[in-house]
This record gives sequence, C-alpha cells and structure tokens, in this order.
Amino acid sequence: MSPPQLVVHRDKELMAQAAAARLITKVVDAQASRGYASVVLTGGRNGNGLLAALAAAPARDAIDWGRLDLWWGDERFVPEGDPERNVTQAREALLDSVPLDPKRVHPMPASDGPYGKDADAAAEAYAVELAKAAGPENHAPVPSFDVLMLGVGPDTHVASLFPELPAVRETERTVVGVHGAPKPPPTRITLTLPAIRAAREVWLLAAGEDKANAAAIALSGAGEVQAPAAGAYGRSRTLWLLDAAAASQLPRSLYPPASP
Ligand SMILES: O=C1O[C@H](COP(=O)(O)O)[C@@H](O)[C@H](O)[C@H]1O
Repeated sequence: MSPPQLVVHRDKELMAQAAAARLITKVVDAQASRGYASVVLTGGRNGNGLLAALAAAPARDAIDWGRLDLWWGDERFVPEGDPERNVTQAREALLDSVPLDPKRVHPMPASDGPYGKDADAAAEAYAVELAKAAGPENHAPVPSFDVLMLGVGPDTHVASLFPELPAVRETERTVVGVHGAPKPPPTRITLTLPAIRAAREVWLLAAGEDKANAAAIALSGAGEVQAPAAGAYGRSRTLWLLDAAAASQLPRSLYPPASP
C-alpha cells in the first residue's frame, strides 16, 4: 500500500487543469517506455472536469491516442447513450474529439446490452474482459493500470463503492453489480477495491465544499467499509488531488495553513 500524498490547488478549475497536465505527462512517459498506456476513467463532476480540461490542453496531442487503453472504474447501469452514463459524459467531454483506437476503449455494458437488465452478469463479463487484458506479470486478473482515477463522492464513495454496501466488502471479484445505491441510479457496475489496488497509481479527485467532509473522514484513518475512499490506494502511488475548498476540513497535520 502506498500512503496518500496530497496536492491542494487554489480552485477546481486549476485542479482540473493541473490534473490534466499530470495525466498527459504520465501517459506520454508510459507510452515512451512501454509503447502503450492504460488509464481508468471516473465519472462525476471532478472526473468530467478533468477530461474537459484535457480536451482544452494544447499539449493533449503529445499523447498517442491510438496507443491508449481506456477502462472505467464504474458505470450507471442505464441504456446505451443515456446522458447519465459515465461513458456518455466522457465522450462528450473528451473522447469524441481525439483519435482513440475503438478496440482499446472498454466501456462497461449498458442495461440494454447483451446482458439485459442483469447487472451482475454484465459485471462478470467486464471482469472477463479485464482478465483477458491482464498479463501473467500483473498483480490481479486486471491489467496494471498506469493511472486509475476516482472521483470522491460527498459520502466518501469512490467508483460505485458506497459506504456499508456489499460491493465495498468484496475481496475476490474484480467487478461486481451494485443494487440499491443511495445515489441514483440505484443499479450500477463497479470495480472492487482489489481491482483498484492493482493500479500503479490511484488518483482521488475532490474539489468543492461538498467534498470537504468526505476528504477529512477518508484521510483521518476511517475504515474502508464506512469510508470507501480510505481503501483506495495504488501500488506505487496514491495521490489525492484537491482544491482548497475540499481541503478545508483536513486536519492541520495533513494540510497546514498556507504561509502568509
Ligand atoms: O456517481 C458517481 O459519483 C462519483 C462522484 O461524483 P461527483 O459528481 O460527486 O464528483 C463518481 O466518482 C462516480 O464515478 C460516479 O458514478
């Protein structure tokens, strides 16, 4: 487990721009050393803000988009093209404007897809897709993602791992269906903590006042069942990217006040 490091930016716009710049560097470096990169996208306001900032970044074309594998950390289990789907929002924010290789883009199944309304079967199929992409050297039946991003919800949820729901307790499977999520829609698909922890780097994104309490709880030693964000860490790095509003309730030992 790699202990959390914090980077606090002035506001959410700057946080999104800085995170986008960081992601460009990470992907370019991975492509230079290995030939390709793999990234797990998150939904939510902060994740989409980062993608929009990436779309607007002049350096975005330093990325070889055709050699980038994209996966998702979670999905709302609604029909294809539904505006609530994380992939729909990601396409609008960035993906439709860059030359990705469609074979390397791996959205989670929709509720009108081959598994119909069966979110558990759809989750299992995604686990199989991940396992096929994993190499023997990988640390779990998922690829060694270079960067796995997670938006932190106001209730400390990450991906679709909500406090106290069964998915956050999963220790074997890499992807599960979620039923009765407290945030709509209630049916979802999510990577589990073991899959998340197989990533080289996990970046948690938290901007805005409504994330302040969640960040403070998750970073103050809470258990992962009560505060799923506390259980999300990467093998080499766990990075919390915050804005000042989201950092405003952190203990001073973690985020000392700025010098005058
Ligand atoms: O529903 C979801 O919420 C979280 C956080 O979203 P935010 O709008 O509060 O930032 C997101 O990370 C997750 O992917 C998504 O499905």
